[in-house]
This record gives sequence, structure tokens and C-alpha cells, in this order.
Amino acid sequence: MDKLVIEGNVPLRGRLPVSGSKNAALPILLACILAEGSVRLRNVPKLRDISTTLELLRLLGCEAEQDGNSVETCVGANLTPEAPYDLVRTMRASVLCLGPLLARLGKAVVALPGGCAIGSRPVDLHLRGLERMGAHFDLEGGNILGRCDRLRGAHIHFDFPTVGGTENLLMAASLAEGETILENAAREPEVVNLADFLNACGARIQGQGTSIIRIQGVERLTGAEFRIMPDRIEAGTYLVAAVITDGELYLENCSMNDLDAVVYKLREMGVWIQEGKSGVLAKRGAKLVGVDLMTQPFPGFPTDMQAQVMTLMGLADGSGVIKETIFENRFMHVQELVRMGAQIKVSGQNAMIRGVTHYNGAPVMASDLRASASLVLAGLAARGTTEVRRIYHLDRGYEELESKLSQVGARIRREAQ
Ligand SMILES: CC(=O)N[C@H]1[C@@H](OP(=O)(O)OP(=O)(O)OC[C@H]2O[C@@H](n3ccc(=O)[nH]c3=O)[C@H](O)[C@@H]2O)O[C@H](CO)[C@@H](O)[C@@H]1O
Ligand SMILES: C=C(OP(=O)(O)O)C(=O)O
Repeated sequence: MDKLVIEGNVPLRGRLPVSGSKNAALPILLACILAEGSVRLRNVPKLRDISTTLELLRLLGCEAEQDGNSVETCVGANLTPEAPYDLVRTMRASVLCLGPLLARLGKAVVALPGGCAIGSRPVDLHLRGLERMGAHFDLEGGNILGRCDRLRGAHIHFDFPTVGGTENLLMAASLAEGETILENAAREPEVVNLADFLNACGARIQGQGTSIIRIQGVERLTGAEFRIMPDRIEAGTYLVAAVITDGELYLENCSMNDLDAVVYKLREMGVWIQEGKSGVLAKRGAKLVGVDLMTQPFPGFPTDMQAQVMTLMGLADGSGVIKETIFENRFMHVQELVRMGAQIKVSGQNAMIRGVTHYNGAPVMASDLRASASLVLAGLAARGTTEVRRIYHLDRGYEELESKLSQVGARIRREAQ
């Protein structure tokens, strides 16, 4: 197992390219199950979650190869309906093959994903929506066993705008008979990217990006070429890296549109952010101050940026409260930040942060993807050496993290633990 060793307190300066979005690429790769013909995707990040998804696609009977940041897929004649636990447990997004398999084969056997460090994460809303379209489910040996004749269009109202649920239903409805209306649908840019991909393959989807999405089912989808959107969470993480190290970074290939809520809060904290022609420039303003924020579904403040912004707020003047409303257990980074000198107290959904003047390097343990990112950020700002352990989490979601950060001046290296 590897660890990251960071010598902190060095300002990061220069240009940093933003990779393709993990959370857009994962559902789009699984949507390839729906297409008859080959699909070519560009700007796919090289990440562990992507290689896991390609492995899953191959197990299901699709050809799927990555060459650099391009992926080509083609569904073979022997599409099979089984997504085994060994793969699903390493990546919850695997459950997004449920909708496509039911739509293509009328059958799916997908291991029920367990809970994870950030919460219990049930998939009841996915299943309820698919049931409305005519699917039947049983639970056998820890697997969701789904069956259906051709799925039928339906009117579905989500109790909560679930990202994965909206994506599973979008994919299933694309090949269903008749019209599906998704109400209270997730509005995340990654959902829009998936809908745009499906439309490029011949689907008839309207309203993506709003809370009512209408899908007219079609008989078949074809192959297509498509570019994955930039990773707004990676971009947000590096915005924080620029500010927390008192440096200046120009993030290439990203726009502020998808990061509105994060940019708004960072500006309220005193961060200087400017949009350029093909990217975003960020640096610390005159003074950094604590603010209050609450995570919410898009267009609210994203839970996937909560840990990183908390790390920054830990070094601001004054205090602030962060309320986490999306996942019940997403404060696992707090105790590790406290080991580095942060003053943060958690009470239920709220974390109370009192700014300190600096962090001190320490050995810390990563517990999930964004918690790991927050510890790297703390290490970049800290006095002395920080060792971030269990970094396999980071490899799920940040493409070439050490080499990107090194290129802008960070002293960071990977070592065997
Ligand atoms: C691969 C991917 O894109 N992951 C993102 C996706 O996760 P994911 O798709 O799992 O997130 P959801 O929006 O579905 O989940 C949000 C909340 O709804 C609950 N819920 C969800 C489905 C369901 O059937 N029942 C239910 O109760 C979840 O437990 C959670 O508390 O959106 C999250 C919220 O923006 C992000 O943090 C994740 O990075
Ligand atoms: C929680 C995340 O991913 P996943 O849903 O794949 O666990 C994330 O990207 O922060």
C-alpha cells in the first residue's frame, strides 16, 4: 500500500490542466451497454474507478479499451446480465449498469452495493423508479435480481433528487416503450452530460439540467463519438490548493459555470477568482475569513467539495459552520485535520470550525476520496512533513495527482507504506 509524503508550506504557482470528470465518465461508460455499434469517448480520466468500470463492461460481454484518455467500447453478441459483488463492492457506481441491462436484456443480476465510509447509500429510489416502468426485483444472496419485459414509460417522482437514481432511470427510459417523465430529477452537470451522450446515440431526452426530464423511448441506440466534460470537483480541489498555499493557479480546460456555488462561497471567504478564456485563475485575496455553508443537491454547494473547503476554512480568520445534508457520515476527515492542529468540533450534521494560524505536518489516514483530498490540501499548507496513508482512495478520483501538483511546485512524492 502506498502513502503520499508532502513537505508543506510551499506556494503553488503555474498552470494546471483539469481532467475529464470521473462522475460523468462512469455513467456514460455504463450507458455504452445500450448502444448498438461502437462508441468512442474522449477526455476520459485514467483512474482506478474507470479501469474497474472497463473491467465490469468486459465481464458483461462488451469490448472496452482505454488508450490514453480515449476509450472505445462495443457491445458483443454475448451480453450477460451479471455484475458480481467483487467488482460492485469496490465501486458503488457499478449499480448504474442495472438500468441499461434491464433495458437491453430484460434481466439484471447486480450485487447490492454495501454502505461505505460516507454513509449507508441505499438504492431504493433507483429500484422504485424501475418498478414503475415494469421491472420486478428480488434480493437473493446479496444480489438484486431484476426482470422485465420491455420497460414501459412512466411518470416518476423522486422523493429526493438522487444523482445515480436519475442516471439509472434516464438510461432505462431511453429504450423503453413510450414517454417517461422524471420529476424532482437531479440537475447535476454530470446528469446533463449523460443525457447529452444518450442523445448523441439517438435518444430523445429533453429537460436535462432542470428538475423535470422527459424521455421519449426509442427502439435502438447507435454508437457515437463524445467528449466527457471537465471534472468540476477536481477543479474545485485545485482552486483550494492555490489559495491554501498562498499561491496562484490557472486551471486549464474548465469553466466556472458548473462551480457557481463553490466560487460564490470561496469569494465570500475572500478568495480572488477570475474566469479566463479557457480556464480559471485563483489566488488568495487580502484576508481569508470563515463563512457558513450547507451542502445541497445542484445547484447548491456540492458535498464532494465539503471536506476541501473545510480544510481551507480551518486556516481562515474567525469561525464558520459547515452543515452536511447529503451523506450522514461525511466528516471522517475532521479527526485527522485536528491531528494537524485544526480546531473543529462536530455535532450531528454540523461542523464548527475555528480558524488557526497554521497546520503542522503529521501522519494521517485517508478514509474516502474527498477526505483524502482534504488531507493532501492540509499537507500542502502545513509546516513540516505530512504522510497521507491509504491513498488508494485518491487513485479512484484524481488523475496523476502527484505529478500535476509537482509541476506547480509542490513537494509531494509517493512511497511504499
Ligand atoms: C459516481 C457519482 O456520481 N457519485 C456522486 C453521486 O453519488 P450518488 O449517485 O450515490 O448520490 P445520490 O444523489 O444518489 O445520493 C444522495 C443521497 O440520497 C440517498 N439515496 C440515494 C439513492 C437512493 O435510492 N436512496 C437514497 O436514500 C443517499 O443515501 C444519499 O444520502 O452523487 C453524490 C451527491 O452529489 C456525490 O457525492 C457522488 O460523488
Ligand atoms: C463520493 C464520491 O464518489 P462515489 O459516489 O463513486 O463513491 C465522490 O466522487 O466524491
